[in-house]
Amino acid sequence: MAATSEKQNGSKAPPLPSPLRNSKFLQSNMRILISGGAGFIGSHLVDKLMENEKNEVVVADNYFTGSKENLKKWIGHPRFELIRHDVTEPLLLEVDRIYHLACPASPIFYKYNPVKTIKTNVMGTMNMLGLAKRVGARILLTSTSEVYGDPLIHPQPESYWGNVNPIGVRSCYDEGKRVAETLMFDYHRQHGIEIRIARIFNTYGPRMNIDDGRVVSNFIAQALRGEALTVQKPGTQTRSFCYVSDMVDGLIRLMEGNDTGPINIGNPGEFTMVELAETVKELINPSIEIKMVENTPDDPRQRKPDISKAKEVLGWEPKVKLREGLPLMEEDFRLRLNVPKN
Ligand SMILES: NC(=O)c1ccc[n+]([C@@H]2O[C@H](COP(=O)([O-])OP(=O)(O)OC[C@H]3O[C@@H](n4cnc5c(N)ncnc54)[C@H](O)[C@@H]3O)[C@@H](O)[C@H]2O)c1
Ligand SMILES: O=c1ccn([C@@H]2O[C@H](COP(=O)(O)OP(=O)(O)O[C@H]3OC[C@@H](O)[C@H](O)[C@H]3O)[C@@H](O)[C@H]2O)c(=O)[nH]1
Repeated sequence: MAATSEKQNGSKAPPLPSPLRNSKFLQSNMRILISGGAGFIGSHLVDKLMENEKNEVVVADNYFTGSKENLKKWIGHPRFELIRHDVTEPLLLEVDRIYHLACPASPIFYKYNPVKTIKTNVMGTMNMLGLAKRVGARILLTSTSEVYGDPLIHPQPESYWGNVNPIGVRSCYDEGKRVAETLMFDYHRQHGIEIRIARIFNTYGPRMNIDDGRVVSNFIAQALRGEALTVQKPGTQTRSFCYVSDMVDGLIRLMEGNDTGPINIGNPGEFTMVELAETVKELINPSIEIKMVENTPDDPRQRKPDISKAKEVLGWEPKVKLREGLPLMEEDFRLRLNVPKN
């Protein structure tokens, strides 16, 4: 699946924005919708976009895994609006850009209600694409490394079609995101919509839900609470961890660039879960134990992004190393768990 731009694959030019767009009565700010903007990555994206005084930001979120707490500094700001909305229902707003992030990211949460997860990925993405078509907005989808499933090619390039179980307990998310990507490209080819697709790899940082079950948040919360770090078997499985500020930078570059993607956005620094646990133990609490616990079905055994396309097309690569990012997340969790540094 080569990356394409609007001109290369012969698709129709995207529809022109409403003629009222540049009317002298309307301010020429960029109007940006972020679905799922009350979540971990979304709230950091809001922070970054709001730094630009030419941006107006609207967040639509159903607060399934996100929280108004993540956006409290922007509520009431004249260039910011927050609406409670479930993307499985249509939404009509005059916007110029849509960052479509609405989907639970933690495996525990996306497996909690699998039918809702796939509805969010399929119907939610259709509703966001329908909005983009109606108002001539450019739309970015936060897809995932999970579209590669349990990859047989390592590291994973965007041209790899993946190794995904269509009927497993993770399929609501893995296949849901694959269908979302399909819908993005079909709206692009059929209706000329301007699309951007980011394949996000494991991302961590402040504002992750403390008990959302993901490995970095679990290990840091366990270390601060003096609990054993729960390494899920075999412990030799690998992940690559990208700090949230690098992720946000990559998403904005992709949205404002000229390539549809898909483009991997992630940090190629690859670690086993045992190595991650040992690093958290060393950095946060050397006295804690590390214990092996059972894993869940279909857990990918390895994951590492090939980011050569992000470097070449976006001029992007991650800056924050794991050992630099973990202390920043520790500081956030200490505050929220009220565990002062001794
Ligand atoms: N964090 C990661 O490691 C990671 C990795 C790959 C992909 N992603 C993708 O990035 C996006 C953001 O992930 P995150 O880590 O911030 O997760 P998150 O769970 O913190 O944020 C998701 C947000 O979407 C909202 N949401 C969920 N379902 C919704 C619905 N039906 N209607 C409206 N809002 C809804 C949630 O309330 C939450 O605010 C997701 O699309 C996720 O699949 C994240
Ligand atoms: O307490 C834990 C939690 C998890 N793990 C292991 O850590 C690895 C990562 O698990 P996580 O739940 O953090 O995240 P996953 O890699 O499964 O999915 C993650 O990356 C892909 C994204 O699309 C998902 O949104 C994101 O959550 C798995 O191998 C898991 O078995 C532990 O060893 N201990």
